[in-house]
Amino acid sequence: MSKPLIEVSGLAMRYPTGRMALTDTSLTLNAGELVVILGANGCGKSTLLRCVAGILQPTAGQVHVAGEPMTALAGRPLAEARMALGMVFQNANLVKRRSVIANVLTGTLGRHRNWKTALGLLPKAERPFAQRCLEEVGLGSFAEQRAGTLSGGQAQRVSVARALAQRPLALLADEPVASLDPEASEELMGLLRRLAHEDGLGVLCVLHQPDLARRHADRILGMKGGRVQFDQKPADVQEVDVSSLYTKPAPEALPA
Ligand SMILES: Nc1ncnc2c1ncn2[C@@H]1O[C@H](COP(=O)(O)OP(=O)(O)OP(=O)(O)O)[C@@H](O)[C@H]1O
Repeated sequence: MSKPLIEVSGLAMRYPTGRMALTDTSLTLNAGELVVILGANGCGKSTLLRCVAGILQPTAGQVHVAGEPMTALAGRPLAEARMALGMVFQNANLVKRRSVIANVLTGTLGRHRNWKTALGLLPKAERPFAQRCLEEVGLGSFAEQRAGTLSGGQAQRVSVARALAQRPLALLADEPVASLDPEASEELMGLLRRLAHEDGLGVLCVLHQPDLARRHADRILGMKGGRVQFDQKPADVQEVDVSSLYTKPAPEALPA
């Protein structure tokens, strides 16, 4: 079997406030796989994603992305390694007054550092590729439309197209359906699953909807109190495993 795309081992994260957000967390993500992270508010899901993305430097442990030791990199090499990871957030964060295609083109900027992009000019040569990214998310005919006119579901799909314009190996999605209705949520999760299964991307996605996780994930990772509680195929995850993630631990069991 080939090496995992993302390997996280023994990750710990203590914020300057003293809050221990992650304790000895390990996981793997393979190319072509959609893994969903479930867990209650404050259990460390976003911290984990931000450590994987190289946005936060963990207190201990390692993150490898396509063999690159992210946690050992800094400056330009870290910025370049981070291009392998496309981020999708709770909100699409599009520039509303610009066209949809201009928003997608901003995803290519990291690959074009020159005086033109420093002045805010978008790389025109990337337009056909940006159009393909839009088609990939089913919005090819929306290229010239102003981003502010899109529905929430469409805007979120454009944010996926923007992440794809980075040419990433993996997508990290932090509650990407939080502001979407059930139909748009289903559609977005279907899109992420297709990008994994058909295009070979690795997708690591935080959700608060166990039912969506069961329908779309290849594996579900349950987190509680900054630790991974289980890492299993949806069919092997019992209802009691899921509900245990949302019951409060006794105060003495919480890390300091
Ligand atoms: N910048 C920060 N400084 C200090 N503590 C933080 C910071 N960010 C998060 N925390 C704390 O770390 C713990 C984990 O937070 P995190 O945001 O990773 O949880 P989460 O599982 O993503 O929560 P949610 O589901 O509410 O988004 C929480 O106790 C939180 O208060």
